[in-house]
Amino acid sequence: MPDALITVRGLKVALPDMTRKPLFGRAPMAEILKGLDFELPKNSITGIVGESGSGKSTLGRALVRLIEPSAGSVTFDGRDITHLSDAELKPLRRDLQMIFQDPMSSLNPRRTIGSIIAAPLKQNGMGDNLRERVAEALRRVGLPVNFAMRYRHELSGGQRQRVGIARALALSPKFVLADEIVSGLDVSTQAQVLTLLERLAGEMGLTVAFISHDLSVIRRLCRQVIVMRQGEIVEAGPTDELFGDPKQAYTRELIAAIPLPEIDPDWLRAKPLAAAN
Ligand SMILES: Nc1ncnc2c1ncn2[C@@H]1O[C@H](COP(=O)(O)OP(=O)(O)OP(=O)(O)O)[C@@H](O)[C@H]1O
Repeated sequence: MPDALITVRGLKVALPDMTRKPLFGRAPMAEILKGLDFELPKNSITGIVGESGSGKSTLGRALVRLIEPSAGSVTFDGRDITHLSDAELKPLRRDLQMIFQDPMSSLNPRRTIGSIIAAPLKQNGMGDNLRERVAEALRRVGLPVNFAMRYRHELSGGQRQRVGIARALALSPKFVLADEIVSGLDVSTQAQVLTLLERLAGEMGLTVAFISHDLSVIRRLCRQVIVMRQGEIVEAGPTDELFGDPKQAYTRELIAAIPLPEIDPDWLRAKPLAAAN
């Protein structure tokens, strides 16, 4: 097994079930994740796939410790982070970054793109040479440096998602959670954003958890795949094996039901960069 950046053992997450909250008193807890075991190997992209409500986003949030697991453990780079306090997590935040699904809602409309990218740098003690660091972050994602002066509404959807990537990668993290980052973008823009993520992940040696409902994208982009259903892992393994010889009926059904690709077919046919090297 390749060296793991993140190791998950017996991971459970329980959240208050608001649909069953009594008029008075607390809502009962609902178990969303029911004991997951897996590893995320260093310097690789792992796809997390499953039907809506299967727990993908909850898992992602537990990996970056935005929610605290109710049982089991999450080990990041050799350190057990399962129950660290906010203060203990603070120095690790830089290494655990996220790219959000909808940059429209995650980019503050009243701040310039430059100040949005600068904010986490300042919070993480990287406030020196700020102008140069922001320029470098923009260049890295293929945006002109003068975009630092612009505002969210002046950018296209693809440009906004590039800013989301620039912001997450400005801190040179070790781990990036990418949760449905291209849904909502048009077909050719999706391919451009994924090509960029793939290239930067390779260049920067990132470990990425890539959540998507689109199996054709996962197959093309990810080295290994985790298939989830109802808060459990149905099947996990190297992408080639999982698609070539799925062991579980549910995985076979998912693969058989892959709809026509929602993405640029040229991108799907292109060789993954990792394999091309
Ligand atoms: N804060 C919460 N409190 C209670 N239940 C929640 C909470 N967040 C999510 N859930 C429930 O947990 C289950 C898993 O949700 P989650 O968003 O992780 O799934 P998902 O696979 O990411 O779905 P989608 O693909 O639709 O985003 C769902 O049944 C959802 O209703």
